Amino acid sequence: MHTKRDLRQVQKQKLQAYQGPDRLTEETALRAKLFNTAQWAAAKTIAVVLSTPMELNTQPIIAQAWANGKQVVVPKIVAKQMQFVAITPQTAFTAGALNIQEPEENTVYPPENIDLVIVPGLAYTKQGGRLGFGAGYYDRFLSTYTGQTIALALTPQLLETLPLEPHDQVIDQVLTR
Ligand SMILES: Nc1nc2c(c(=O)[nH]1)N(C=O)[C@@H](CNc1ccc(C(=O)N[C@@H](CCC(=O)O)C(=O)O)cc1)CN2
Ligand SMILES: Nc1ncnc2c1ncn2[C@@H]1O[C@H](COP(=O)(O)OP(=O)(O)OP(=O)(O)O)[C@@H](O)[C@H]1O
Repeated sequence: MHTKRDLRQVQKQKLQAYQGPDRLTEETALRAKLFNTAQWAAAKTIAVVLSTPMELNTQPIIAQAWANGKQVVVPKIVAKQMQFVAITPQTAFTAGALNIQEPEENTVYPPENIDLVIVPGLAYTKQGGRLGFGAGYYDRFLSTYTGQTIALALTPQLLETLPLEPHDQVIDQVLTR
């Protein structure tokens, strides 16, 4: 009955334990795959999280986006809703829930102007199944989002199957090693 909750715990532990040179090599390879996708090349605005230590490091993705002249937007939780806010190298941040950095700025970036969402998660299947952190923020956001979605799956995040519910949103492309 608690399948999803139990799986989240297992996945968190696996991700936290996955450390060292293999992980760093894999992260670099996954980011390189992202930069080689047609969706990345075409995107003028990308949405990406400010990663926590257990997650794939997204700072190099943000740096590459800026170097390519792309707009970067990141999530901010306001009144239990996730919105995206544009960031620049000058943006000021403060820690929000789970110690995730959030821009102080509140101006909502229009979702219809986001070309590509890089979707965070604890586990994925190659078919685009996804298990998130359990708050439903991305499933709710993606239920009305019409642009492209991509996830970067580290080896411990890739599963053969996942318990999926009707509200779970399928990711267009899951990049794997
Ligand atoms: N780096 C990063 N940023 C992200 C996400 C993410 O997965 N990774 N998110 C992806 O969604 C959103 C934030 N997700 C959140 C998910 C849970 C809680 C939270 O407060 N959880 C509580 C209890 C939740 C509950 O079970 O009711 C906790 O863990 O203590 C906060 C933010 C937006 N930013
Ligand atoms: N489109 C939606 N509309 C209403 N509620 C939703 C929707 N999507 C998800 N939820 C609710 O959010 C909660 C968390 O969903 P779920 O267990 O799928 O989280 P998750 O896979 O970790 O998702 P996320 O990463 O998006 O937070 C559930 O209670 C679910 O009912």
